[in-house]
Amino acid sequence: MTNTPSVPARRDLDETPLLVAARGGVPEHTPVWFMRQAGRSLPEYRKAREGTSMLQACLTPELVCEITAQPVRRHGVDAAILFSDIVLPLYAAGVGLDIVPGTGPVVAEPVREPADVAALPRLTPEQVEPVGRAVTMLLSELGRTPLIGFAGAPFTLASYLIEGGPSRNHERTKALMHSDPDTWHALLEKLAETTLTFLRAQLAAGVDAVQLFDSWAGALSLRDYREFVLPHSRRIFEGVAASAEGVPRIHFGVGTGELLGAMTSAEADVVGVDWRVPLDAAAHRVRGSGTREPVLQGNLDPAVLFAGNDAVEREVRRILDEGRQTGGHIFNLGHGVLPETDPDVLTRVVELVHTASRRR
Ligand SMILES: Cc1c2[nH]c(c1CCC(=O)O)Cc1[nH]c(c(CCC(=O)O)c1C)Cc1[nH]c(c(CCC(=O)O)c1C)Cc1[nH]c(c(C)c1CCC(=O)O)C2
Repeated sequence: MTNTPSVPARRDLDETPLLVAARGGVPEHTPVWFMRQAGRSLPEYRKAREGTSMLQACLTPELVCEITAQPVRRHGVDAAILFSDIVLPLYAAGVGLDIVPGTGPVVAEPVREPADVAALPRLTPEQVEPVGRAVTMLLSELGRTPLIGFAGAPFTLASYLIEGGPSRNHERTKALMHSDPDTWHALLEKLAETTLTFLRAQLAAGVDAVQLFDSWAGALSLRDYREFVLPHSRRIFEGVAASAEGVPRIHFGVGTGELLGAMTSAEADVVGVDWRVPLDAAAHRVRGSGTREPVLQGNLDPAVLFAGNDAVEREVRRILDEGRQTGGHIFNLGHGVLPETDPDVLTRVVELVHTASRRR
């Protein structure tokens, strides 16, 4: 990457545990970060967010910078994850939606007909310019802690758009997929383009890795995933590699035990695993699906953080042991931090992962 004013020189963080592990190397200790580490489990987050709506906060660079840095300062995690939301690019592109506390994203006019798909706006880079500014600020704020950028995958975004909000069964989404495949693929193509525009804005500003959240992909059969979703997610990973060679790409979903091989074949370097599949078993499932042995990320059950020190320590050690039997391990939860989690428990998990895995 050239060193022009609009494109900052990428900090040389190649030796940091997160980037070493993500590239399949042997880090000085197993890196650890937590999905949803920036958020409601932290009192300093609740204070910073007072009086600002979630989506407005995501477009306020100073606030994004502060909230992203909070868990790094408090827990000493090995990576920051950009404070944003998977629906932000849709909102920035002009889709009528809000994030309702306690519910999640709610869409004013769900997308259900071919005409709705045709009318769906595409994101332009200018519309997420505040996110790029936040990333630029973060690079100096974070020093030698890598910054993970992210976006929602087309299937999970499509589910919110079609259902109009969070859904247990994704029935309207699956109905469109099976009854009108042309409209389905047109929608996913458009969403893939928006996702790629959002990720490219973060990459151009200097994020060190990216994670694609296909949180609800586990609702699909392997057959449907391969036919209706995988080509679109693969296009995103290919697009990321073309824009930012060597930037590690992480692919994550919940309940994806049956899909791990397919999700690896989307050209992910790292695959997130939830708590349902032990990491050593997951390693067997992904073997041979990628160009090299995939690195796994996970997979402490976020509910175990409520079970007391002894149980937490036992589970962390078990996961580190299972992680040694994989192509590489980045410690994380199996899904996001729950809002009621005691932040001190998270800090202890970071300390334990570091001391129990230190190699030099
Ligand atoms: C499905 C999904 C969403 N958003 C996201 C996903 C994928 C991850 C996952 O599977 O959980 C991704 C996300 N959302 C948020 C982050 C920030 C970075 C981090 O991980 O710390 C990330 C990575 C902040 C947020 N995103 C949201 C909050 C809470 C809003 C608030 O604090 O007012 C935060 C901190 C809101 C949100 N946004 C979404 C939901 C379901 C909710 C929760 C709604 C609620 O229960 O109030 C959609």
